[in-house]
Amino acid sequence: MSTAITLGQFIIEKQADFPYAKGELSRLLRDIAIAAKIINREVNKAGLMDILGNAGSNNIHSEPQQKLDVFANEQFISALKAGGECCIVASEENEDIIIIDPPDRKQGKYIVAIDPLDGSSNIDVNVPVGSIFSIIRKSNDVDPCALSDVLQKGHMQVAAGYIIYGSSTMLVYTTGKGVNGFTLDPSIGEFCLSHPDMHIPEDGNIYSINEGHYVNFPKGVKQYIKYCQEEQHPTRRPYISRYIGSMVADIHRNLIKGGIFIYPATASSPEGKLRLVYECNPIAFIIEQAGGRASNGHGRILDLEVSGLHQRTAVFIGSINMVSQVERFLKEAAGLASIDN
Ligand SMILES: O=P(O)(O)OC[C@H]1O[C@](O)(COP(=O)(O)O)[C@@H](O)[C@@H]1O
Ligand SMILES: [Mg+2]
Ligand SMILES: [Mg+2]
Repeated sequence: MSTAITLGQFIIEKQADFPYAKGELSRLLRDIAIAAKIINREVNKAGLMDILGNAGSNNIHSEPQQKLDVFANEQFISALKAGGECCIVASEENEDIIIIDPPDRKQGKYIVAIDPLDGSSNIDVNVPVGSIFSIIRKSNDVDPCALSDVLQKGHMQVAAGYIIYGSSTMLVYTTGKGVNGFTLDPSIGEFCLSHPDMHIPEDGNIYSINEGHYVNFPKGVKQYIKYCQEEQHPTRRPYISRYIGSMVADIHRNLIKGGIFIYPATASSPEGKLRLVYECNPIAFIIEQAGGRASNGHGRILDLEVSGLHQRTAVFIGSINMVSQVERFLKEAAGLASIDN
């Protein structure tokens, strides 16, 4: 029986860090954890349930929706509706925002953007998948909720996190005061503090990129991969290529061991593949809070203008020295600088 601090206890304890807090954000994080536990229950026995495979529908990205994508989306939306602290849900699985305006009580003041199930291509093959969430505050208390409330820059986030459904299930989150990880203890059904004050090493030797797209990569990215494969570096040798294909799982590994996760713009996806509002901004907030760097190759992800709910961006996220180095390769390739390794 675990005696660790539970997520609920930790959230209440940390509320003291926010003098004006009235508990709304704490309750919102609780609602997200409830949805995560229900999704975890289904993921854990997915093979036994009729929850594997295609849902027979496509999402806004013309990607086939997996049954678990739909199930996870429904769990988050209903938990956020029931909790009442959220006024808008923006989801990867819904083309438009969902406005929550309960008839019987005051509308919530937070916006939650979610990737309900991350790593969908790995669901049926029992490889770790995740969920990602980003929380921002409504831009003002006067105007009715609108899409513009969602399209705020990443540095406006008040909290962000992910859940990884792997050999154990963990919830990792930040409220802008460091990053903490909680492991779900099935015997008590609680997330318990297992990874306090997480920090990503400044340097690492793991690079995560889908090299299957190599021919379509920008020149600077190709040069960086070549560097990792060939160039002799006193401290980082050898580099290890690791790619799970679930962003949450690749990021989680690198957060603990050090490393860089790259999903660049390619000839086939000139904007990149991963979505800014509910994948890259929340992950960038976590990694920066853990001492890492999150870039689109030319600048900070969290400072990017947000013009669309499903906007995509190139991402270079991880150990600060590794991300700075690949940025130099990109600058060099664009003839803007010389590599002074
Ligand atoms: O198969 P690819 O092109 O490498 O893409 C894998 C990437 O796509 C994703 O699966 C996209 O996320 P979703 O599964 O939420 O759509 C990421 O988790 C992952 O990093
Ligand atoms: Mg995703
Ligand atoms: Mg998804």
